[in-house]
Formats: sequence, C-alpha cells, structure tokens
Amino acid sequence: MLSGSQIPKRQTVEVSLGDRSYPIEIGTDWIEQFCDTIAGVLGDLSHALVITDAAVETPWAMKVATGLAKMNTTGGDSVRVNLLAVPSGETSKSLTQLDTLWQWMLESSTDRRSVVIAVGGGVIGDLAGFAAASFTRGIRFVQIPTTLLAMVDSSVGGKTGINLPTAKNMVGAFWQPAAVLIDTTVMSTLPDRSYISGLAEVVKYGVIDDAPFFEWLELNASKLIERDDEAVRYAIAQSCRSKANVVGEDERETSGRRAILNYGHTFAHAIEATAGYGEVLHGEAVAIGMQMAANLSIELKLCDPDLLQRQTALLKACQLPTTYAAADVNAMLPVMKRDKKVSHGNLRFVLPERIGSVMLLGEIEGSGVIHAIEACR
Ligand SMILES: NC(=O)c1ccc[n+]([C@@H]2O[C@H](COP(=O)([O-])OP(=O)(O)OC[C@H]3O[C@@H](n4cnc5c(N)ncnc54)[C@H](O)[C@@H]3O)[C@@H](O)[C@H]2O)c1
Ligand SMILES: O=C(O)C(=O)C[C@@H](O)[C@H](O)[C@H](O)COP(=O)(O)O
Ligand SMILES: [Zn+2]
Repeated sequence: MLSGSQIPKRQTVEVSLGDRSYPIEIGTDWIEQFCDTIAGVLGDLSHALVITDAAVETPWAMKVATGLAKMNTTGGDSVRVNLLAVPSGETSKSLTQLDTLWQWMLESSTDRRSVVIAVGGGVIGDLAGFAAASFTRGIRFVQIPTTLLAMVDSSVGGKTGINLPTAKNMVGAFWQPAAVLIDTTVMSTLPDRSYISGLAEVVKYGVIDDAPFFEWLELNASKLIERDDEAVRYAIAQSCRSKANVVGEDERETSGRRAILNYGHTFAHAIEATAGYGEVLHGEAVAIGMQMAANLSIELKLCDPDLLQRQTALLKACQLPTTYAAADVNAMLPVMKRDKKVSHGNLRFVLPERIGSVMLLGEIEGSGVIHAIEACR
C-alpha cells in the first residue's frame, strides 16, 4: 500500500475499450492545463458546448470556457464556445432539462464535430452525457467532474441518462467520454455533505473488489474526512482503477461483471425515488443500501456478520448514514421491481460474500428482502 511520499501528484488511469478507450487524468492544481489536454485528446476542436451546474459555473466552468475560447482551430479560427448552466440538484436529471439542452444545442449550431464538456457532479455528467449521446445520434464529450462522487464513479464508464419520476436512471445510453479530467482542487468549494456522500461509492469499491483498499480505508478514513490531498488522490485513483477494470471487462453490463458496481443500489435507488429526488443524496442512499444488502447476505448465510460490522464501522468513520428510519417497505418494493437488473421478472441483488468479493443473486424470497430493509430502520 502506498504511503504519502509515493502517491504521485499526477497520474493516468486508462479505460481500455478498444477504439473507445480513454484516459482518466488525475491530479491537483492543474485545471489551467485542461484546455490543452482536451485539444490533444480530441485532435480537432472547433466548437465546445460547456454544460455545467449553476454552483460551479463561476468558480470552475468559466475557467474552462474562457480557456477554450482562447484556443485556435487547426484552420486558425478561434474555437467557438457556448456555455449553459443547469440548476443544481437531482431534479435536473429530467426530461425537461434534457429538452432545454437539446433546444440550446440546436440554437448553438451544434454539429457532429462539436464536443460537449460536462463540468459538474454526477447530475451534470449523466444529463450532459445523455445530451451528447442523443444529439445528432451522438457527439463527443469530455467529463470534468467537480464532486468526489463524480471523480470516483459517475464520470467513468459511460452510463448516461435521466430519471423518470419513480425510476432512477431509467432512460439513457451507454456513451463513453473521450477523456475524464480530474483536478482535486475544484473540490475546495464543494460542501461537506456532497463530499461525504461521494465516500460511499469509495467504500463500495473496497467491499466489491479490493480488500486491501478496504483495509487502507479503515486506517485512513480520518484523512479522507479532513480532505488530506494525498489520501484523496489515492482514493480517487484506486476507485477509478477498480471501475476502469470492471467497465473494461463488461462495458454494457451484459456478462454480469459490471453489475457488481451496483452493490447497494437496488435499495438505494428506491430510497432516492420514494424520499423524493434530492432529499437523500445518492451516496447517502448507497451507504444505507449497502447496509441493507449486507443484512440480506447475512440472512441468506452468504457472508459472516463480521462483514456488516466492518462495513458499518467504516461508513460511520466516513460520517455516512448506516440506518434509514423513514424506510417504507411498501413504497420501496414496487420501485425496486423496476430495477435494471430485474431478469424475467425476478429481482437480482449484488450481495457480499466477504470483503473484496460480491455475487449477483436472484430468486430471493420477498421476506428476506423485507427483513433486510427493516433491519436498517
Ligand atoms: N453514471 C454513473 O455511472 C453514475 C455513478 C454514480 C452516480 N451517478 C449519479 O450521480 C448523481 C450524484 O452525483 P453527485 O453526488 O456529484 O451530485 P450532484 O451532481 O448533484 O452534485 C452535488 C451538489 O454539489 C454541487 N457541486 C458540484 N460540484 C461542486 C463544487 N466543486 N463546488 C461547489 N458545489 C458543487 C452541486 O450543485 C450539487 O448541489 C446521481 O444522479 C447518481 O445517480 C451516476
Ligand atoms: O457504473 C455502473 O455500472 C454503476 O452501477 C455505478 C453506480 O454507482 C451508479 O449509481 C449507476 O448510475 C447506477 O446505474 P443503474 O444502471 O443502476 O442506473
Ligand atoms: Zn452509484
């Protein structure tokens, strides 16, 4: 396990997908170099559509947009730049906002050589990514994540989309970015609640794929809470490596391998939808959902209770919720039945066997699922 002096200030994690491969560039204090990096990755750049979140427009997106506008096309003209800020929050992952983006893209004379630059958290990445995937049947896009959750998870892997009123991420497309550019400095403006929410997906990688990383998290949770820059960079790089490997093996979640990234999410998405989008943050719901999944796994005798104890302790050390008093089984179950892992009408759950290993299991008795939810109230 790397110690402080060995954690590189800049590193690249590659997502290997043949001709859709791309780099995840991770560093600190290098946003000024983003525009050159984007031009280098894309080869040609004549028109950029910067889609951002109202909360990051001034501190971060304007920097990127201004830098791009100063660049020249290969023909010597200035790069044309349009910028649109979307209202903050989960409710913006909607058909209404998508329609607003499509109209704006049309009015901005977007064509197939244009590129979408998504500057924001998971909401912007998912929404702008789907706008890029769908406009003229697909234009290039670059992810510039500004939340921890987006840096460790949503900017990588190409899942884009919007929510339906009672079904999270139900409409979307797999559409890979051309690059993911991460500067941890942009999190200097990120509120604690959002930052902590991102730690849930970090803990997820430890449970599903990487026992040594889970152990590192047990030892270093306090550093992550303090936002120690080296610890944060290490956690981001390690998370991106796990996600890149899984996505590289099963890009479209067809073999079942990618489904492991959905640990806790069958419960989490039902919590988010039944609470009302944005009331419980995605990461908070994932923390609670992982607790429900671990309880289910224990009930099915697939794992030892020690796993739940360690997971609970780590989530608490990360200041994440481990229970959800408002859990309403009757409201959650119908939403869970619309989960994208449902197969032939059967719910399937990602369940832990031990730290670092999970399995995808179906045909589980309803009573077990109900007990797992109730155990977390
Ligand atoms: N596509 C995927 O693979 C994937 C993976 C995980 C999560 N997601 C999705 O991501 C979304 C959650 O993402 P999120 O947690 O980033 O939420 P978010 O995008 O809503 O951002 C969280 C909050 O932080 C603000 N914000 C963002 N960056 C900021 C910054 N640097 N400074 C100040 N404020 C900032 C936003 O305005 C928002 O209020 C959910 O919709 C979830 O479903 C997608
Ligand atoms: O990338 C994936 O695959 C994931 O499952 C990552 C999850 O953290 C993420 O929340 C994803 O959006 C959930 O996907 P869904 O297919 O269940 O909507
Ligand atoms: Zn998630």
